[in-house]
Amino acid sequence: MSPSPLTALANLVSSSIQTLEAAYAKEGLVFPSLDEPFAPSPLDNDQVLAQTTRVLVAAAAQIIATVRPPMDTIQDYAPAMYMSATLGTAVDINLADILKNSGSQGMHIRDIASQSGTDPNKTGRILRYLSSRHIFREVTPDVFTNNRVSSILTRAKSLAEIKKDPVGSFEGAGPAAFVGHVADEGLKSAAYISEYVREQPAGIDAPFHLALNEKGSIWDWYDKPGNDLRGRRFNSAMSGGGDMFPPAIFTKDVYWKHLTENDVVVDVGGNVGTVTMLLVKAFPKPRYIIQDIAKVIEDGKNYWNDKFPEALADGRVKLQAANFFEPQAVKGAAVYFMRLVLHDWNNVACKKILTNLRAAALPSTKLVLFEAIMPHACPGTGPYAYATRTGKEDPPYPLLANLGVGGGFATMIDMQMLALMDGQTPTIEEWLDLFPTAGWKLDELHVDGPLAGFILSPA
Ligand SMILES: C[S@@+](CC[C@H](N)C(=O)[O-])C[C@H]1O[C@@H](n2cnc3c(N)ncnc32)[C@H](O)[C@@H]1O
Repeated sequence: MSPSPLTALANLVSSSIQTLEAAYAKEGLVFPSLDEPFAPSPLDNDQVLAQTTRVLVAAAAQIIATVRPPMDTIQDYAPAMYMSATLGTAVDINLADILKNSGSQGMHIRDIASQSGTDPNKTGRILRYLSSRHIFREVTPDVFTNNRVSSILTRAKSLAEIKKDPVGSFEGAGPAAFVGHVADEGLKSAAYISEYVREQPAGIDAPFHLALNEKGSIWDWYDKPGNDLRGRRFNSAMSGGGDMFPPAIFTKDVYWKHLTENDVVVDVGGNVGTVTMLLVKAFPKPRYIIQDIAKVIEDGKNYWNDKFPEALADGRVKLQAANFFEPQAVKGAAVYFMRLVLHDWNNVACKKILTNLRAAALPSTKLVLFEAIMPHACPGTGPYAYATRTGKEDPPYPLLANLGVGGGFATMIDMQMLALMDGQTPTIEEWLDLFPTAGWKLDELHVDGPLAGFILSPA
C-alpha cells in the first residue's frame, strides 16, 4: 500500500535530512546551526545538495499547509507585509550591523536602540517578530543577537562608515540591499497590485506608478534627485543577487568558447557588469561592452576600478551609456546577451528591445538570454516540459511540480516585476511565442537551476 501524502512528505523530510547530514559528515563538518552566524562552507555551491534542500523545504512547507488549520495559514500569509516591513526596518536601522560583534551573549534592546537612535520598545518588538520567524535570536528576555539568517544582513562596511555614508553603505552587501529594495519600493508598490489588476487604469504602466504617483519608469525614478540611495542600493542588490547564481551557469562553453579576439560581446542592460566580469576572466579573448543607463554606467566604472581595473585599462572591457529602446549603437556584435533584463518589461517593451537587437545583428550574431522560466505548479507538457523542472527529474510524490516555496524564486520575482514595472517571468510557452515576433529563433535551451540560457539566432 502506498503511503499517505503526509507520510510520504515526512519520509522526504527524513531522507533529505539524512542526505544533508551525511554529506557534511563526509567533509568532517556538522550541519550549520541556526543559532550561529553564517559561515561559508565548501558545500554551499553543491547543486545536488541544493536540490535536496529545495525538496526538503517543499516537503516541510507542504506538511505545514496540510496539517495547519486553514485559517492559521491565512493568518500567517495575509499579513506577510509585516515580514517585509520589519526586515526593511532592521536593515534601515542597521540591526544586524549593531549585533555583529554581540556574540552568543547578545545585546540588550536599550543598548541596541541607543546605537540605532530608535525607541527600545519598538526596536525590541521588531526583533522579537523576526526572532519568532528564525531571523535574529532572542537569547534572554529583551537581549538579541544575530543568527545564521540575520547575520547575512550585515554590511561589508563598519557601523561608523554606514552612518557616515548611508548612500554608499550597500556596496558589497547584496542581501541587505535586496531587503532594502523589496521592503521600500517593492512593498509600497505591492499594496497597489489589486487596484492595478482590477481597474487596469489607462496610462498607468504598473502598480509602482499608482503607489508613488510616478509617470516614468522605475529607472527614471532612481535617477531623480534624492533617490541616490535607492538607485545605488538597487545596483548592489542586483550584483549581490547575481552572486547568488552559480557562476557556471553563465560561463558554460556553449555560449562563448568559439569567440576570438575579433569578436565583440555586448552585455545589454548589464548594470555594473557582474556577468561580464565572470566572462572576461573565463574567456579573455573577445572584447566586452557593458551597456546601461548613464548613471549606472558611472557606478559601473567604480565597480571595475575597484575589482578589475586592468580590464578597463587594456580596453578589453568598455562601459557605455545606452538606451535599449533606441537603435543599438554596436552593430554586428558576435553576441548580444542579457541577464534578467526582459523580465523587467511587458511583452510590448520586450518586443521592442529584441527588435532593436535584431536590427543590429548579422546573420552570424547570437543572442544569449539568461532568464528564469516560470514553472507551472503542475507538470508541464510539450517538448520543453523539462525546462520547467527545478531539478533533473520531476519532484517526488506528492510535491508540487514547481516545488512550491522550495522553488519559489521564480514566482517571487514574477510578483516583484508585476509590482514595479508590469514585467513578468514568462512560462516556456510565453517565451517561445515572444521570440519570433522580434525576428529571433531559438537554437538551444540550457536549463541550469533557477535560470535558463537561451541561444537565439536571426530568423
Ligand atoms: C534587472 S537589472 C539586470 C542587470 C544585469 N543584467 C544583471 O543581471 O546584473 C536591469 C538593468 O536594465 C537597466 N536598464 C533599464 N532601462 C534601461 C534602458 N532603457 N536602457 C538600458 N538599460 C536599462 C537597469 O539600469 C538595470 O541595470
